[in-house]
Amino acid sequence: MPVEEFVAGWISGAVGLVLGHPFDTIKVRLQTQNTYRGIVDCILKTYRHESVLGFFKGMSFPIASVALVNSVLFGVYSNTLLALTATSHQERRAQPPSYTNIFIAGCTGGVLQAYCLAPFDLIKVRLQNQTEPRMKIGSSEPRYRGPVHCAASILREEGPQGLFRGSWALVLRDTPTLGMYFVTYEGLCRQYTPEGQNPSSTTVLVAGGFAGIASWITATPFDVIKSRMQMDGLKGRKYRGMLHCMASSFRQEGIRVFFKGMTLNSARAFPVNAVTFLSYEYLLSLWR
Ligand SMILES: C[N+](C)(C)CCCC[C@H](N)C(=O)O
Repeated sequence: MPVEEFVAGWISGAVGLVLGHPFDTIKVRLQTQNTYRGIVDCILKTYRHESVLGFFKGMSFPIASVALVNSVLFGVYSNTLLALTATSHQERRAQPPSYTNIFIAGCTGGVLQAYCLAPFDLIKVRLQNQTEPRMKIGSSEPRYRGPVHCAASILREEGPQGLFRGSWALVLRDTPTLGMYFVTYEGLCRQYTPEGQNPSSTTVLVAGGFAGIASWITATPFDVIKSRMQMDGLKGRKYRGMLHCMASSFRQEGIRVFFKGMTLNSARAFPVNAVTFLSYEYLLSLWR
């Protein structure tokens, strides 16, 4: 089984992650806390109250986990395509796989990565939602001291299944949308590349950026539900399950609730996925 795709997926994921984390923190706060008037208000409050560090809360853990998650996504995607079409990464420009096969391979990568991502993502969301400023004498102590303390507290207070809270919503968020992610990427690359040639760096950047936007726009409704389910359980349980969470969010806040964080998801998606695909393709071309 070719392993290069796993390694390339890991490194490219890490580069993208750091770049996108501040957007991600603001998004998570807007989705789950009702105290902000909008994006700018949330940025200003976070900065005033917690300084630049506030935007990078909960990042160390995703950095560690992106190794696993992005390499599962790209590795499984590429190896599923290999199984479906009997073409390796190197041969795919000359013999392009069909969009159906690309979609199936993307969905397969999506399901598996969602399961690996679930506990890491939960811890990230819980830490991002702690608004206490760090290292200020006299300010109240945040509930979780860091990722390890957060994981241990959840295990103790909510049991092992607590770490997988929201994972159904996460699987629903990621499966079809990651199929679409690779279809958009390949489609745009093919459109702008003469037959048989490799896409230029600019094409890869633009195709990766738009693949990210397309997949995040469609993923946002389940992203909101996922984040809310993950925060549930912190102070007792408000939702009986995913459907209850959807229904009660809708009843209280209207249809708009499902689009919370969409602007930020899209703004973050372009640079993150542009560099993810560029470094992925670059690394694979090095090892060819
Ligand atoms: C499927 N969905 C859009 C939810 C996620 C796409 C993940 C791609 C990349 N790791 C990123 O964080 O943007």
